[in-house]
Amino acid sequence: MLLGGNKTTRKIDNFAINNLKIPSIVLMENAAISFVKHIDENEDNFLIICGKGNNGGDGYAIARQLFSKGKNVKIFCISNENMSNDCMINYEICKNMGIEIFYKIEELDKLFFECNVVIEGIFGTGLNSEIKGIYQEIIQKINTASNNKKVYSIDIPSGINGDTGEIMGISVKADITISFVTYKKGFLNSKIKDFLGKIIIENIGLNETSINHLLKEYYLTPDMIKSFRIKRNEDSHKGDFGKVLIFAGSSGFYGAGNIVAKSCVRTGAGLTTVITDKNNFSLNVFVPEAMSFPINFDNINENLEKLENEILNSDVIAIGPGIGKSEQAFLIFEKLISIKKNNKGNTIKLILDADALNLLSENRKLFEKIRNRSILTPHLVEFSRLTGFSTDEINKNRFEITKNFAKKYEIILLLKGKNTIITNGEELFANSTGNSHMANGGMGDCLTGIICSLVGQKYDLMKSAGIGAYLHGKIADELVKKQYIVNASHIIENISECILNIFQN
Ligand SMILES: NC(=O)C1=CN([C@@H]2O[C@H](COP(=O)(O)OP(=O)(O)OC[C@H]3O[C@@H](n4cnc5c(N)ncnc54)[C@H](O)[C@@H]3O)[C@@H](O)[C@H]2O)[C@@H](O)CC1
Ligand SMILES: Nc1ncnc2c1ncn2[C@@H]1O[C@H](COP(=O)(O)OP(=O)(O)O)[C@@H](O)[C@H]1O
Ligand SMILES: [K+]
Repeated sequence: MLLGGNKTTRKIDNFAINNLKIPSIVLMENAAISFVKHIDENEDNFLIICGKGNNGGDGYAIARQLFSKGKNVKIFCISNENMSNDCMINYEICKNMGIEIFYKIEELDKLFFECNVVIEGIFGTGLNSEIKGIYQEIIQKINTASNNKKVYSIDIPSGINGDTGEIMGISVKADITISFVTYKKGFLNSKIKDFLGKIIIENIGLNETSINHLLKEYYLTPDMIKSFRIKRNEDSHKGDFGKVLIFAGSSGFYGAGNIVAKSCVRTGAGLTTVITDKNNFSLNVFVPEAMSFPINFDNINENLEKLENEILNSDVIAIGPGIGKSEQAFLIFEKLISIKKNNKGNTIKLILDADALNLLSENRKLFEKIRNRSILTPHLVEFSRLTGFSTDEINKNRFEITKNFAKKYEIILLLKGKNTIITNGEELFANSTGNSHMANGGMGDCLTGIICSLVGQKYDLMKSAGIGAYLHGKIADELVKKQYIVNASHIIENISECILNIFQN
């Protein structure tokens, strides 16, 4: 699903009107028809509150649509001065059709009392400053009345900034928000969850393929993930699903390596090998399907030549969880990223997480070696170390900072957290799955394992990161329906079933 904001709405509008030659009034009509589809047939007694822009225009068009179905409809017009053209056209038709229109704020309380459903079209993507005066008063009244009425917002609850989700002084608290064409970036702001209610994204008569060249940002949906699927060939063998080399875990943190390896195996990689201390036997018990490449941490040099062969045999290498920042860890990390092509002549892909990112932050010349073949999966603090921006700065400007970083270093950046962001600097995915019940140690290791496995199975880097983040969060979302806490082990045991559900449903 396309992800957009205030500017992109105007861009799409302009393209539809100027290039596709769809008159703007037709777009408004389509929006109104799509909106009305979501209103329960049994509802009657509507109060529609309209501003003077196109959001208000949508409101008048919706009023007409409901009126023509024989519903009891009243309109509150906030202002009929300086209306947008299409708003004026629909306002005039409503008047001509004999729909009752009220103008005085003193009448509002009575109007609320008489209606069952409030539909508000005060501001949409055109809101451009703090709400004051009569607008503030009306929104306050809607929120007071909303205790026993169903409130629908057109496009965006009036008062929410479509780009940032900021509340511009005050906002309508909607039960249902029916938004057009794009999932608004502002909806990702978790602080306004209670203002949005249920979110529905509707079409206004534009086929996604005719407008998707205009924007390259997406909110991940099950349909998108399904469309990424690469079908498994009946004749395929384990060599077709990737040789994955993992460097994760060290004394005290072997669990991290085990989690990465098990997630990788369960996601379907052909062959998984873990570089681990020669004295670590836990891998074989925890993940019998994985192989180990034993390292003598007391004398790294003794292993480096053999390691080179292992690297040359790999399709993808995941590095980082639980490796620490010791000199030995650094030497192995440096070796693993030093060879670009494997012995089949293919580029060896890299997934860098946790300590690999910390090592990278402190040794920036290594960025040169990872260009055009890597996914970096930092959480907020790791990303702050990588960029030098504070966590607050990143939170305020996630889209721009992640895109700029990915573009500058020519990598895929996956910034973990609520609505994980994945970008290559041009295209961007915002994840729609995941929850706070999965915020516990080992979760990121599990994500790394899933993603490197998908890369091994020949999914491209953006899609691997997108499917991985979606799947990881989706499993947690399903599990919280029947348990309170979700750990990495729970995710691991449900990976395969969830992939089946997503790809085949
Ligand atoms: N492509 C699309 O997505 C379509 C969008 N449509 C609708 O068009 C809306 C955008 O319409 P507009 O651009 O006319 O904008 P809005 O209707 O959101 O609001 C703009 C009006 O409000 C005023 N205003 C802005 N901030 C204010 C404030 N703080 N206090 C008082 N007045 C303020 C402006 O001066 C202007 O008159 C969308 O939200 C959507 O509802 C539909 O008509 C169909 C097509
Ligand atoms: N509140 C949340 N909502 C959605 N996803 C979350 C939330 N908290 C954590 N996660 C997900 O859990 C994972 C945690 O990763 P990370 O912080 O690296 O954990 P660890 O280092 O302990 O393995 C990430 O994929 C993150 O997106
Ligand atoms: K609105």
